[in-house]
Amino acid sequence: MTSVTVRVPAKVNLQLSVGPRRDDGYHDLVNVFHAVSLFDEVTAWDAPRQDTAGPGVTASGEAGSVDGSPDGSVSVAVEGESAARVPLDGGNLAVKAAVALAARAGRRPDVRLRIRKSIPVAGGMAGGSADAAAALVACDALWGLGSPREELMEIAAELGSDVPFALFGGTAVGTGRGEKLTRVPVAGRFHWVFALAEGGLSTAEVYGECDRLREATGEQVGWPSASDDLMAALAIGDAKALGAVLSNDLQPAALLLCRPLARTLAAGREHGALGALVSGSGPTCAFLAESEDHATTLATALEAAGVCRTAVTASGPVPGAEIV
Ligand SMILES: C[C@](O)(CO)[C@H](O)COP(=O)(O)OP(=O)(O)OC[C@H]1O[C@@H](n2ccc(N)nc2=O)[C@H](O)[C@@H]1O
Ligand SMILES: Nc1ncnc2c1ncn2[C@@H]1O[C@H](COP(=O)(O)OP(=O)(O)OP(=O)(O)O)[C@@H](O)[C@H]1O
Repeated sequence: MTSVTVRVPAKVNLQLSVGPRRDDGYHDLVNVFHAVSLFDEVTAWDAPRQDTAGPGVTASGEAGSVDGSPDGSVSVAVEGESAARVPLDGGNLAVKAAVALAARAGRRPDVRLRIRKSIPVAGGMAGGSADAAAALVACDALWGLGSPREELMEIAAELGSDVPFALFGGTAVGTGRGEKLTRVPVAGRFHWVFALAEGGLSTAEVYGECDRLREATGEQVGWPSASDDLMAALAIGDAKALGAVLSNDLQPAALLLCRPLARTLAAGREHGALGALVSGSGPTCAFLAESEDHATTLATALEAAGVCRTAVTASGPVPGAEIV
């Protein structure tokens, strides 16, 4: 095999309940992930060592090369949505994934990666995590490793809390840091609009702001649990009931760090969204629509209201990272 392409979805969090801060700096969560049809695509090519010195596999010219380990190297090129804001060095999560998989397999991480982005960068939709998951699947196939799923999930969890879900897909409850996943049964399909913002928000900063707010208000933080009403709405495919119970504990912090988002959420509600919330750590706002047609109308209305950079429609649940 000389190249493998993997398509990987974005996520929205239907319930993000944040428990107390742990000693390791992370928070225990009840994180109901939902994969939606907004996809990045990662292609991995065979790259013998002498071929990896020169990057530049895209027309956009946005490419970089990095020594993945003392005895191998990875090059990466990125194109599409906000590609200029994606690192082209060892900080790229897809590069980290290739290096981690090669180390686990005891081989050189010689590979050329190309990432086609549609998922907003630093948007709270786990775009970097998605690229890491896609790179794991692509390199595993390219190198003929046939790693068991559990092993890819383990490497994924080391790369980031959201990475395992990008492999898993569908709808799932994540506990621990969000990496321990249990599938949730869902009937039918839900239609969404995502309002993309101008800039991004740092996930660590949003968690930090959440801690600060809780401290300032003296809020008692309990142990989170999955909402029965949410599970019931998903099981019967009831969009109206789902819209009423969407929740995100990080939302107040994201709204403080990015004040215009309050107007974006209000505009979505005014135009009949069944539910409106900040996606994960933001700043993307997610709106649940009544139907595919309603999603299209809502996206147009949000753009016309000037409350976002752009609005895209998508539906879920969809599968996790898969070879195309
Ligand atoms: C907000 C979410 O996207 C919701 O799915 C995730 O919880 C964030 O997942 P992620 O971006 O993969 O996060 P990681 O790369 O693991 O961690 C980035 C930073 O977010 C904070 N973090 C993340 C996950 C978690 N359960 N508790 C945390 O406090 C920590 O400050 C951490 O240093
Ligand atoms: N392949 C990648 N795509 C996007 N960003 C990447 C990638 N690799 C590393 N990054 C870095 O990670 C940061 C966060 O990017 P990402 O798009 O994953 O944020 P996010 O969607 O808010 O994450 P999450 O929802 O998991 O908290 C970016 O600002 C960028 O510097």
